[in-house]
Amino acid sequence: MAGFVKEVTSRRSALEDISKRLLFPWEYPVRELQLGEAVGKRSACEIINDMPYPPFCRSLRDGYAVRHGDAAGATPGTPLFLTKRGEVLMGQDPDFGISSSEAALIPTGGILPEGADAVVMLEDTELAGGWIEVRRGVQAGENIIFKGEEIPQGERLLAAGGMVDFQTIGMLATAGVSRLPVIGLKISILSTGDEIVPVEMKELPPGCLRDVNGWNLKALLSRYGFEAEYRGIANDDGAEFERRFHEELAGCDLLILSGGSSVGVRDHCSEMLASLPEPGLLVRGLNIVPGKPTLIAADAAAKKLVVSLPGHPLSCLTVAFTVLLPLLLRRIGSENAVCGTRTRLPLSRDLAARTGPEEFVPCVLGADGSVAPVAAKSGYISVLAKASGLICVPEDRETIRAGEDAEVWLWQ
Ligand SMILES: Nc1nc2c(c(=O)[nH]1)N[C@H]1C(S)=C(S)[C@@H](COP(=O)(O)OP(=O)(O)OC[C@H]3O[C@@H](n4cnc5c(N)ncnc54)[C@H](O)[C@@H]3O)O[C@H]1N2
Ligand code: MOO
Repeated sequence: MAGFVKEVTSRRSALEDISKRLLFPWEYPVRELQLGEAVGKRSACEIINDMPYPPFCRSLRDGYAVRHGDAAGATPGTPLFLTKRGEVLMGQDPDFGISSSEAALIPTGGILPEGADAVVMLEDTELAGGWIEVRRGVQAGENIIFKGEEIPQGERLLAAGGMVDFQTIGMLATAGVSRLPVIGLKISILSTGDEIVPVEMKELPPGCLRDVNGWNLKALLSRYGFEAEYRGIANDDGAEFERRFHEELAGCDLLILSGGSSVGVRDHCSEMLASLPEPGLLVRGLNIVPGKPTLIAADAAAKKLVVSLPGHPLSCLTVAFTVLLPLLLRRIGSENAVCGTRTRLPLSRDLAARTGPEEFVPCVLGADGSVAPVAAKSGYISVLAKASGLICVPEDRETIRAGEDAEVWLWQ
């Protein structure tokens, strides 16, 4: 039988020791997807820009392409006069160049003619007889982007494990990446507990609650680029749980359980995890609050991981964010083993803490850049909807006073 957790491991050393012991990174299955389907997923390979961006020197304004020296010092009171050399048409390579004292009409996005190095905006010019009157001087490079200026050829657009999202997909599109391999790890989520019922159940039987953790975990993983399958709820019956555990593990690379990890006749998780082949159970309790009854196990030969999270929803989500995701990022060999942003921000009110465990406290980011800890119990659920992230209070810290900087792990 499981029993209370007595020996606990620090979160940091658990992550490091497991990564070393299991010789992370491990290979992962790969799925080839269309660019649009890859949104919110992680690239399985490094993506290199194979052509300079932009591919030609282009104008950022409607105006006249000029040599900047020819327009130097022009003002409305002391305009300069240039001759019109020609007109650049959108999507066409100009078949002429600009010589001294010449200008060419150019649309926003047009290819800059040879010899020109700046664009005077249309509103800073006037047609005066056969001349173009320039009423404002320009610097070299003004209102244009040079060929390869932003993304040189050969530059890395995305690291292996990097996310395809609103920040990166534009680069991939411009580089013509219409399909790409994404990390296709099979992740299954199984909630446990006889008192946990499916979301579809309208009338709750006494003592029962609808499954929260399964959905929280699925959404959290998806937010950070990992697709996970919600596999429902396993009941606490020993033999049936054992059957279900092995069935689920056979079908995935990472099995995430929640509930049933602390103590009691129904707490079969630690027994199941300990029964795995080499190395089996690696962590049986973490020195974090909330989240102490966390179990981590692996079957190295089969390259399978099992993480059993505490049942209380806030504890479950906290460990998923602070331990499970960093572990997963190490498993895939991501350069950045952090989800969201870790920073230091001043507290807007005192945060009572005790030395010993590492504590994670939900917090709300204020408009003034400070954070306020939110009082929450490990069984709370709605606090997540308000929180911007978690304050991390290290093992050796006691109460942090208002105005003092605290370590904050923001979701974003
Ligand atoms: N006497 C002690 N009691 C407890 C200890 C302890 O050291 N001594 N540890 C506490 C801590 S800390 C936690 S966290 C919980 C974790 O227990 P389990 O991981 O075994 O989880 P359960 O007992 O199955 O569930 C705890 C709680 O959460 C509810 N739950 C479980 N799964 C879900 C779900 N999918 N969705 C929504 N809610 C869920 C469950 O009904 C329980 O109320 O143990 C403390 N107890
Ligand atoms: O870990 Mo329990 O998660 O402290 O509530």
